[in-house]
Amino acid sequence: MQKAVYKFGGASVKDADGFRNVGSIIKNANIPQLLIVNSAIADITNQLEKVVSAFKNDQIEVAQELLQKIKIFHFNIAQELLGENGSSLIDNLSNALVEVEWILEEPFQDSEDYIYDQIVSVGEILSSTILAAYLNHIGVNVIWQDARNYIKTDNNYQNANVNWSLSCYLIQKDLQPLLDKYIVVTQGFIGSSSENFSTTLGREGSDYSAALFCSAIDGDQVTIWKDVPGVLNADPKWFDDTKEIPELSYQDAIELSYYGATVIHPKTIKPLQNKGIPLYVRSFKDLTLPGTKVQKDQIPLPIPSFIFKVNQVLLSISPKDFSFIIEENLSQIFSLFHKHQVSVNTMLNSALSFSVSVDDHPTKINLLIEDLKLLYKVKYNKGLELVTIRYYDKATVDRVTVDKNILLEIKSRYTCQLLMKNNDSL
Ligand SMILES: Nc1ncnc2c1ncn2[C@@H]1O[C@H](COP(=O)(O)OP(=O)(O)O)[C@@H](O)[C@H]1O
Ligand SMILES: N[C@@H](CC(=O)OP(=O)(O)O)C(=O)O
Repeated sequence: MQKAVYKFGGASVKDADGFRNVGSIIKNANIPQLLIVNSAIADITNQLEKVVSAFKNDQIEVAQELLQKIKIFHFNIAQELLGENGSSLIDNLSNALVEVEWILEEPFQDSEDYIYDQIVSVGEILSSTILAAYLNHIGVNVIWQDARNYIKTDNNYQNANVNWSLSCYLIQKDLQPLLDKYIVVTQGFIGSSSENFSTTLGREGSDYSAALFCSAIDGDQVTIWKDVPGVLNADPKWFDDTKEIPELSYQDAIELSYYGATVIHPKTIKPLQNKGIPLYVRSFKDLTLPGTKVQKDQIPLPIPSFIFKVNQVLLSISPKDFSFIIEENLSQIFSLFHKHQVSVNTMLNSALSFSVSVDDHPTKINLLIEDLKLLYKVKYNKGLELVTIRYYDKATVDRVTVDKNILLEIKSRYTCQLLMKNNDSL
């Protein structure tokens, strides 16, 4: 019997019409066993992050006002979708928010990461509660399930690691049987620790959750429904002239998402690849489009694909005494990156210096630089762009480097990375 996981992210449920569209996709899916993984409504995770940051900065009233706005926003969508039949949905949404309201009444005394997860995880609960109620309203036989009862993690809050064997066991034991009777609606991005505190899997982690659920139920496919026709050879937010990629190997999908193609979360592919489950990336806006199929064949990408990251910082780190950079230095440098949770985008080593480019999170980067400066000379250059080209050719490199000054260039057989600054800003 065919089993599928459909993942609907924030963009697909950005307003009441979005929920209606998703409702119609699910109602017409005609798949005997269907599990829905839903993310928070577009931008709600960012809004909840602002609640956390106001709370942390002792601006309790600001935090409460922001939360109130989030509440009203969800109530309005519920009202628009269910009208007079929406009172129990409104009660459920209120109940989901009570715990956050309680947190805001206490002093900010636990670790920020812990508080973050307790507050931010509510976005997925609210959205999926609306989706399940709406599906029920339009006659779909649906059951809502709390992903925190299934996705068990360690307590590495904000970026929790999934305890796969336990999660798999719980999904197979308690969730899988429900699929015989219902379409199950659950959440992406969230899980819970062994003490049952909410955890999150890292921003944009719902695609990954969908892959985990599908692997556990031995599903036949995961479809992630996006606002683009499928995977394109570049982010259409940056480029007009993009081309669709009908088929993609797991390996290329991992490479593209790892380098920053945000259409698929980088952790999504591995669980699917392990079981040979295909991933479809399809448009929730136009169901006639075939989208992209990610599968095991080694089909090389038909065209060069490129990924842009702006707001990059290049750090050049060298020993204070002009000695060579040796393995001991590298291990010390990497442990400082690890301590400050700064991920490396590109790196290049020479005899006297080690150059690294990273995303510019000012607070983290400043603390990292302070720590590095205790041991090394550190120079840095901000406001850079990183372009990664998979299956690069000269024409594509020329095209992306017009009017740019290249500060760092790294090439392997299939991938070229260029760290650049606008000529006029040098
Ligand atoms: N190579 C790419 N192909 C298609 N979309 C891309 C690519 N790289 C980045 N994107 C971006 O991914 C977005 C869709 O993913 P995302 O925002 O994660 O959706 P959701 O949050 O709803 O799951 C697109 O709007 C597009 O801007
Ligand atoms: N809501 C979370 C998780 C997520 O994956 O969302 P989306 O599916 O909309 O990218 C976030 O914004 O990070």
